Amino acid sequence: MKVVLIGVGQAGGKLTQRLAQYDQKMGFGAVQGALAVNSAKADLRELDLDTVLVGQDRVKGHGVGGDNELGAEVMQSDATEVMDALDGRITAQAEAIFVVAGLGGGTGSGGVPVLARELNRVYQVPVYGLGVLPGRGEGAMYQANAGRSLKTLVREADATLLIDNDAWHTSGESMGEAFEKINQNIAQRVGLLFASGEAVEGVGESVVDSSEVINTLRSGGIATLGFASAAAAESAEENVNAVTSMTRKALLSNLSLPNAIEADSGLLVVAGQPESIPRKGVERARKWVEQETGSLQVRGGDFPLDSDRLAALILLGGVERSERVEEFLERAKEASKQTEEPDEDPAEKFHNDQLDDLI
Ligand SMILES: Nc1nc2c(ncn2[C@@H]2O[C@H](COP(=O)(O)OP(=O)(O)OP(=O)(O)O)[C@@H](O)[C@H]2O)c(=O)[nH]1
Repeated sequence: MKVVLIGVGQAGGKLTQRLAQYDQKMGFGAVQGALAVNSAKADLRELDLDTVLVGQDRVKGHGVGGDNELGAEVMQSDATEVMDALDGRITAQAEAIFVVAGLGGGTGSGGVPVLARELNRVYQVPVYGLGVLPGRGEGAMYQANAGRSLKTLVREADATLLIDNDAWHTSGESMGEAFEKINQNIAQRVGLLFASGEAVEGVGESVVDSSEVINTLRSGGIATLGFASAAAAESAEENVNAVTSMTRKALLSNLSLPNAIEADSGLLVVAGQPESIPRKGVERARKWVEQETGSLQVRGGDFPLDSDRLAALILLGGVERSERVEEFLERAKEASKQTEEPDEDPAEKFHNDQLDDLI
C-alpha cells in the first residue's frame, strides 16, 4: 500500500522517521512521502525529514507544553501552510494518508484530529490515524489529553490504528527506555503492513493486496495490529504448525492494543518465502482468527518476502468495544476530572459527553 505519512508532535515525528527508514532499509517503497509538523522547533531539528513549524506566532517555536486545545488551535490556524507543504507529495499513486502522533501530549494530540479533518476534505484517499496511547504510568494530563484526542480522531479519521505504550513495556523499565523498543516494534509491524500489498513480480492469487488492508479498515473506528514470527522449514508442509502457533501468539499476546480481540473485521497476512507458506496452515489460522474475533470478515493472504523466517501480521478493524479501550476511556475520564472541574454525568460509554470533543 503506497502511503504518505505526516507526523505531528515529537512522538509523531520520531515514529514517522522510523517508519520511513524501515521502509527504505527493507527496500519496500511503500512510503511515498513523509513530513513532520510541530510547534517545537528543537524537536523538528532532530529529524531527517521535511518539516513544517506551526504556531510560531503563538508559542514562538517552543511547543504548546501539553496544552492540546492550543495544539488544535495552532494546527487550525496554520492548516494552509501544512496543506501547501503536502502539495505534490500526495501523488496519484498514494493509496492512503497516515497522520501519526502520541495522543497524550499537546501538539500531536490536538493537531492530528484537525489535520485528519482538513485532509479528508481535500483528498479522496482514506486518511488514517496512527495514534500512541499513554502508558498507565504516565500522568493525568497525558491520559486526559489522549481521551479527548482519541475521541475526536476516531470521528475525523477513516480509521485509527492504536498503539498502547504499555504493549511492550516490561516491569522495571522506564517509559523513556521503553520508547526505543516500542518505536522499533511499531516501525516493523506497521512497516510490514504498508508493504504487504505492494506489487511483486509473478505473484499468485493468494498474495494480499492493498485493497484488502483498506477493506479491513473500512468499518472505521479503532484498529489494532498483531505480529509474531518463527523460523521456517523449507517445505510448506512442515510449516503448518508454525503458521497456526505464530498466529495465536500474534493475536493473544502481541497486539498493539493488547486483548482488543473482539473485532468487526480482520486480515491475516503470512509473510515469508512463497514456497514455504502452507496454504492449509494459512486457511486454518484464518478460520481460527474468525472464531476468536467473532468476525465473519477475516481475510487472509500471503506476503512474499525473502527471509528464512515466517511472520504473521494480524490487522483487526472495529475493536472499539474491547475492554482495553473501555479501560483506557475510564482512565481518561478520571484524569479529566482531576485536571478539570468535576463532571457529574455518570455515563460510561465511548460516545458520551464526558470527554469533550477537541474540535
Ligand atoms: N511510543 C512512543 N511514545 C512516545 C515517544 N515520545 C513521546 N511519546 C508519548 O507521546 C506522548 C507525548 O507526546 P509528544 O509527542 O511528546 O508531545 P507533543 O505532541 O510534541 O506536544 P508538546 O510537547 O506538548 O508540544 C506521551 O504519552 C508519551 O508517552 C516515543 O518516542 N515513542
